[in-house]
Parts: sequence; structure tokens; C-alpha cells
Amino acid sequence: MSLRIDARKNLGDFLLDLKIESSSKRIGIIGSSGSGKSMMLRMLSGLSTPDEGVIMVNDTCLYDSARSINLPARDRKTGFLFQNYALFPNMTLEENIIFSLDKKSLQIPEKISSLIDMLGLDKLRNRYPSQLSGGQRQRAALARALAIDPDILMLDEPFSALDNHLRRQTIDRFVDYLEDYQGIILFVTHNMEEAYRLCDEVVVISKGRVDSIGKREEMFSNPPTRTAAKLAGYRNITPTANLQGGKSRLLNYGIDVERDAAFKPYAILPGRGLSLCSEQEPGTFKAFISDIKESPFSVVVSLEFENGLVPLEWDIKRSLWDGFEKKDLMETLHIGIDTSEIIYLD
Ligand SMILES: Nc1ncnc2c1ncn2[C@@H]1O[C@H](COP(=O)(O)OP(=O)(O)OP(=O)(O)O)[C@@H](O)[C@H]1O
Repeated sequence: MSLRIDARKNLGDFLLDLKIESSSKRIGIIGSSGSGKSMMLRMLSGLSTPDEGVIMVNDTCLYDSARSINLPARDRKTGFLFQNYALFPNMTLEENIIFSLDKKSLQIPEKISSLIDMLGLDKLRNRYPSQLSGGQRQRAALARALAIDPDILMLDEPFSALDNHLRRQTIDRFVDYLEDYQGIILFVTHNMEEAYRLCDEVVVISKGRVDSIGKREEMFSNPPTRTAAKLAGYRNITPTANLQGGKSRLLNYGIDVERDAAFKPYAILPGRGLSLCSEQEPGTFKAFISDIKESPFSVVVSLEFENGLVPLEWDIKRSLWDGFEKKDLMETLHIGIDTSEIIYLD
């Protein structure tokens, strides 16, 4: 499996300039709104043409401006699953699925039947989209995208309209359905948990460019950039100052910490690195709570430090929070910091 995109497109006040090389089968594309994710999928599928560059999928060249190659969309083996599924309302489920196939191929019936069976749609073949539930429409759209046996399956936030529970269930089913799929999956999402669940590699796009790319574990546990860190859900990102004696000052919080690694100008202080200490011990910091946001499984506590500029957000598991004596939390707190949990970055 390999994907190579090195393409540029000028959209007036927005310049898309993407360079991606990956040999992963499951690639997550994350980035804030308007960063260029959908435009990248459109260029891959042939719905939009770059101004210049190269797009290769495995050994197939889809686009190469230098060689005047630009395969039409219908000749690119790309499957697209949109957020709204985009089924044709006047066609039955089966007609929707076979719509984009070469109707002369002898293999159609068997292939379609096994797809329909695999997705549990057998009894619904002759229904129209309006006669299907949301989940059934989603499976029909997936069947249609897979019917052409695509080299790349592109999922453009297909779960964003679902509530949390249904979303998890649907993703679990997708993971099962797609186990046997041999092509590349490109999965656009704002949701990092989903990217982690479905992808081996994650590409972060920011302002039309690739900000970073890496294996999913690395991107989450040790994000290489501030953009990747924010998208990975880290809350406490601060500029730092280099102090004598191998220490860093975390400027947002006015905290000085010992450092094992070389100096870097930014740091992330993950919530898991904080602990509540009973009294002022060396290496603890005085703070008070300025805000508490409770949700069913976790609590986010805003901690104001003596010399801090902004509060530090402490994400605490509900079970731990419930064990705290609340009246003690109204006093000045002594917060310990496990410096080995601090992530330094450029
Ligand atoms: N046809 C177009 N003409 C001009 N600019 C466009 C066109 N389509 C998209 N853009 C611009 O290109 C940029 C990238 O858009 P794109 O839809 O790829 O973003 P995105 O990352 O998918 O965002 P979202 O997460 O909100 O869907 C945006 O600034 C958008 O306004």
C-alpha cells in the first residue's frame, strides 16, 4: 500500500500545498475547520484538479502535471462515503449500490450479493432510501463505496451526525466490516478518539499544509507540534523559558520544573502528571481552584497558581474526584507535578 500526494492548488485566498507519503493502510486526516481536508479528498477522487503536482496510489498515477496525466474521476478507483451518504432517492438500495459499476461485468451479481450479505442488507435490496433507517442508509452508502473495489476508500466525517453511543457502535461495526478490505482508508475526522480507533497513521493538516504525520501512538502520546497536541486533546500547552541548572519555567503557570531533556520552547503539562499533596513538600506548588466543570466520567478543575497567567486545566477521573474531601479543596492546595509526564516541543 502506498499513497503519495505532492500537490498544490490556489483557491484565491487559500493555498493548498500538500506533501504526504504513507505506506499505511488506515490513515486518519485531522485538522481544524477549513484546513483543507475535504479539498484533499476531492483532488484524490478527481472531483477537483490541482494546479500542479503528483498524486500516486500504489503504482497508479492519478495525476501528474509534468506528464499531463489527469485520470477522470470515473477511472480512479476511489470510494467516497460522505457525511449525508448521498444516496439517490429514486433508486432502490441495490440500484444505488450497482450504480457506479460497469454493468457488463459478469462478476457483478456475486460481488454485490456478498457485499449486501456482509453488511446485513439482504432483505432491504428493493427498498428506497426513504424506507431505510439511518444506520441502514449508512451501510448502503458503504456498500456503494466498496462496490467498485476501490484502491482508496475515503470517509469524510461519516459519523459526525450520530450521537455518542451510536457513533461508538457504528465505528465498532465499521472496524469489523473493513477488516477484509485490502485498500487504503483515508478517514477525515475532527474526533481524535475515532482517528485512534480506526487508523494506524495520522496526518495533521493546518492552513492547507501538512503540519505533522506519524504513527497514531506517537501522535497522541508525544505530539510533535502544538497543532497536533491541541487536536490530540491536550489542554495545557505553555511557552517555556530556559533557566539555569537544567530547569524550565512553564510561563503560563509560573512554575519552574526540573528537566531531563534538552530545552524546548513549549511544553505540555498533561493532567495525569498532577497530584494533590497533603502539605507543601519540595517540588509542590500552591494553587487554588477557580472553576469546576463536571461531566459523568471526569471533572475538569481550573487551577490558579501563585505566579500563573492562565489557569491550568486538571482533568480528573470521576472516581478520583469523588474520593476527595470537598471542603479541603476550598483551601490553598499543594499540587505535585510528575515532571516525567511533561512533554516538551518546538
Ligand atoms: N471551490 C472553492 N473555491 C474557493 N475556495 C474554496 C473552495 N472550496 C473550498 N475552499 C476553501 O478551501 C479551504 C479548505 O476547505 P475544505 O473544505 O477542504 O476544509 P476542511 O478542512 O474540509 O473543513 P471542514 O472541517 O470545515 O469540513 C477553505 O478555506 C475553503 O473556504
